[in-house]
Parts: sequence; C-alpha cells; structure tokens
Amino acid sequence: MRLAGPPCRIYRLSETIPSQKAQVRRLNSVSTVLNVPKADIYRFGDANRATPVFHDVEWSIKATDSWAVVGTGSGEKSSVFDMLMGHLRIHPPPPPPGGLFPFLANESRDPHDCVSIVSFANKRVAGGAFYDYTARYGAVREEDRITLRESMFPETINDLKSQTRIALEPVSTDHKLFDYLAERMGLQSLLDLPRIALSNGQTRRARILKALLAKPRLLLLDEPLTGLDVENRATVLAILHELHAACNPHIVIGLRMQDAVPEWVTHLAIVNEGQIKSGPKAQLLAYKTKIQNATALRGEQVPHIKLDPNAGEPVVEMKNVCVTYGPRQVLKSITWTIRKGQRYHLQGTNGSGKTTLLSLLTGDHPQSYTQLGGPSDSRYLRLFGLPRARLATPHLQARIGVVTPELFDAFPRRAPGMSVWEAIGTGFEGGFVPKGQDGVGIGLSEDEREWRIRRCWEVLEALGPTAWRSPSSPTSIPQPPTSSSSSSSSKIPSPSTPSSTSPTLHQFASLKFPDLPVAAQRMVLLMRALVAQPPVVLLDEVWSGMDAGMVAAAHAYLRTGGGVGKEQAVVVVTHLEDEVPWDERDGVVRVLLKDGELSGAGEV
Ligand SMILES: Nc1ncnc2c1ncn2[C@@H]1O[C@H](COP(=O)(O)OP(=O)(O)OP(=O)(O)O)[C@@H](O)[C@H]1O
Repeated sequence: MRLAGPPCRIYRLSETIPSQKAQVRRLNSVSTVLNVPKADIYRFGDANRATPVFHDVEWSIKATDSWAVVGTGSGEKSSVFDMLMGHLRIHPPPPPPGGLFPFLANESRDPHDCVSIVSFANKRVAGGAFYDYTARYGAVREEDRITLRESMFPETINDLKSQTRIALEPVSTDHKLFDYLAERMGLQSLLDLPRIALSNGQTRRARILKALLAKPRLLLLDEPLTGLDVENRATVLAILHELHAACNPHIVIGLRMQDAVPEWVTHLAIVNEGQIKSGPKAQLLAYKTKIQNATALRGEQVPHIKLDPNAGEPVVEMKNVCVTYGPRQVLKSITWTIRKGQRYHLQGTNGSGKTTLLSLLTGDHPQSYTQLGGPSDSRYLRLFGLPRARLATPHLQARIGVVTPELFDAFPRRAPGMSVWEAIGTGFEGGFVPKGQDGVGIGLSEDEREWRIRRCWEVLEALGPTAWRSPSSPTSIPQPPTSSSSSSSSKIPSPSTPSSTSPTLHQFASLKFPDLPVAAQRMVLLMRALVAQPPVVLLDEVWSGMDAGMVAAAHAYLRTGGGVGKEQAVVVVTHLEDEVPWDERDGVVRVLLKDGELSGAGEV
C-alpha cells in the first residue's frame, strides 16, 4: 500500500530550524567542534611504533568556521573522514571532558547518532556480490517498489508478506524540514517514484536529504557535488551553507585536489603524503594549487589530433527513438547517428535521460527491443548495421566498452574477489566472470590470446599506478598478498615487451580489485572498458572520484590514440566540460539532451 505523504507546504529555512541566533550562541559557548591535539593517527590494532596513517596532526575546528577537507581519492582523504568517525586511533587521545568533539560534551544523544557521514567518493556495496543494475530500467520488482518518500520514512513501509507495518524507529518526524528540503532540492515531483528509478544525481541529492533528516550535529559530506549538474551544484551548496551558518548541523565537506573551493568555506585541511595541513583558506590555497599542478601537467602537454567526424561508417543509428514509463516520457524523439572515429560529449541536467539513452545502446534497456529496425521505419534503433532486436546482448557487451556509475557500484567485489588482472580481462567479453587460465578468455587462437595479454599490459602501463602515482607517496596502494591462498586464481602471464616489466605493475595486477582504494578501482574499470579496443566506448561520469593525476593520465592516453583509435567511437557523459578529454580542437561534438530531445547531433 502506498501511503499519502505529509501535506506539502513550502517553509522558509528560518521556520524549519530552531532559532539560528540561539543555536549559534549555544554553540559559541562551547565553540570547539573538533579537537585533535598534536597526535599521530593509527589504524586500530597497530602498535604505537607502527607507521601512523598521519603524523603530527594538530587540528581544531571552531563552530564559527567552515571547513573543507581536500585530498586525493586514493585513500588519504577518506582516512581523514575515518578518523572523524572514530574508526582510527588517535595517539595521544584528545583530552576529556570533550574528547574529539568538545561541542558534544553535554549532548544527551549517543555521539554516534550525532556525527554522520555521506560519502560519494567511497561507496562500498554491502556483500560485494554483483547485482543486476539494469533492474531500474525494467518492470519494477515488488521488493524494489519502495518509493523515495517511503525510503525517507521507513517506518511507513509495509512488510511485503504480512502487509503490516515494519517496526522501525522513525528517521525523522520533522516533516517541515523534509518538505522544505525536498522542494529546494528538486525532489518533490519524484517522491512517489520507486527509489531505484531515480537517476544518479537525483539519488545523490536524496541521500543528502535523508542524512539531514536524521538531524546529526556534525555532518561530513565527502564530495557532495559529484555527479550533480551545474544548477543542482549551486543549489546544494547554497543549502549546505544555510544549514551550516545556522550550525544545524555543522558541516564539513570533502573535496578533491582539483575541485574548486566553495566561496563560503573559510578553512582547509589539505591531506597529502601522510600529512594534514590545516588553516585559513587564504593561507593554504597556493599549497593546494601547487599539488594539483604537479599531477595535472601531463594531460595538458598532449597535442590535439583533429579527427574527421564524418569519415567512419555508422555504428549507432537512431531515428525518433523514445522511452516511456507509463505517462512519463523520458526520451521523446531521439535521432542520432554515431560513426566510427567520432567523439561526443553528451550533456544534460540530472534526470534528463542520458543514462537511459546509453542503456539503449548497450542493450540493457528492455525498451531497446521495442524500437523498430528497418531503415524505412519511421523510428528505429540500429547497432553495428543491424536492428537491435537481431543482436544478442552478450554480443553487444563484447563490442561496447562501458563505464557508468551504476556499473561501478554493481561490479562484483565479493571475497576473495577478482584480481586487478582478471577484472581488466573481463573487458574482452564485457562480462563479470573471469575466463580462462590467463583470465583473458577461452577458446582463443594463440595469436588472439597473445594480443589480449599484450593489450592488458598496455592498458596497465598507460593507466596503472606508474602513470599516476607520485613516487613519494606509495602508501595509498595496498600491498600484494603474501600467502598463496589469497593470490589470484588466474595466472598472470608475463609481458612480452621489457618496458612493461615494472615490478610495481606486476604487483598492482595481482592485487585484489575490492582491496584497492576507490579511485584506483575506477581506473581499473576504465582499463576494462578500453582493453578490447571495442568499436564503441561509453564513458559515463568516469572521472568522479579520480585524483587529478589519474584524470591527467587517462586524458593523455585517450587523446594520444593509444586509448582509443580512429576506428572507435566514444561518448563521454559529464557535467564538467574540463573533464572531456577532447575539445573543439580535436573535433569533439557536444550534444544536449533536454525535454526528451537531443540537439546538436547533426545528421539524420
Ligand atoms: N521506472 C521509472 N519510472 C518513472 N521514471 C523513471 C523510471 N526510471 C527512470 N525514470 C526517470 O527517467 C529519468 C532519466 O533518468 P536517467 O538516469 O537516464 O537520467 P540522467 O540524465 O542519466 O541523470 P544523471 O545526470 O542524474 O545521471 C529520471 O528523471 C528518472 O527519474
């Protein structure tokens, strides 16, 4: 049974939260939010003499200041958030009575309920098993029917079998705050949709809203703007600023080194090579820029290659293609021809249908079957010269290299997990299970097998840690397994060229994919998408969560012709133009999806 939500009325923020002034006064009287005395930070279980995660940290956050933690996604920034969540040992510990969070000294609630985190840099999927991320495109299963509104108030969900209420603690009873935030965040019209139907950016906004409803006193938001379009970035930032200014809750955000620092942030904690430098923004911005430039330069130095956009044969032909869910028409009439050699930047606001459009090409969307196929039909979807319905989905998976946020979240991580080598090797078939003794496939001719092994080493060399890791900061990549029982099940064949024999690459290839920091996992999935040199490559929000050095290495590889060649077509989806490896000098075509129509696609 679907429950009607609370009546919708728009409230002003000042009405929805306790008097700002009173709150700020109360906080000022105990004005220290966070206090880390001069201390070393260790993983739990490490002896005091072990190498600390961070040395000599001295960090204090006053309630009146606004902080951002800036760092790489390779583990260091998330370790700072781990420390703030109490998952690391601080030695010597912050002194009582306040401890780490003096402002909570008189708080009646459990401190664990007072400090919460929402991380977009670091999503880990429970259980690690592969799940069918394409479920959101099809008929929604009963258990996936939970609406966005119900997910905000789980106590309103009925048990599927007994049809009685599940006894849960209310997340929040503050319907005023809920209505206010849902309206401002553009979520009101989505509240009664199944939660799994939401787009990536819509889901991210919903996660922030849910965290705010739980009324933490301190909210840590790691990379809260990832995947949001330009307008939503501004809105979310403005809301966070308002809430933070009212100290309800106090907010600390996490940023990548290459991200712009919001205007209202007054202080930075910059994490680099085992050190946390903290202080006023004005004093630390130059330091941040220096680290950023040191890693980003390589990408800039790659020359532009002007591509001939109309040279290749069509690999995708769409005419008047549409996708509807009941009365909701997401794609109205899409006409688009993608040719070999073309580079597209697909633009559009959150929820405009970009992922839906790409899922038609990959065959993941059931409505891809219902589009017609003959060139004389008034609407059709043809892939590689054939009607989509005549192509088996595994055949499409082998011919389209793809990275999307959904695939990243769903990729199998269950223990003991694939090795990096095996994860890359699955890219030849586009599946999720490593195949063959070498992890590059079965039933191959010797030439094909050798070519595949060579390609794995090529992508590892171009996009592996030797291409992006600073030699002075080796800490962020875990060590390879020592026991034979934990080593990879596929044998890693030696490279044929001496340049690829770096021990670092061998070690990296044998690591377990799930053990890698999230940014490195993203690089591995990019390698997987490129390894087979498929005729079509779809890169949807691949750069989010990557460090500047990784983005630079990936851009350089894609632009030099090693990553993708003239026989391949590439579609990049990102909200930031700077993140597209090619620009107008290379012949990139920018297409915009708006109101279900695609503009800028040129020919029919
Ligand atoms: N089963 C469904 N029922 C109704 N609407 C749906 C369903 N599935 C998806 N939608 C809607 O389709 C729209 C397109 O979603 P899609 O993921 O393609 O957007 P997007 O452009 O990729 O967004 P983002 O930039 O946030 O990733 C969204 O508004 C979504 O809510």
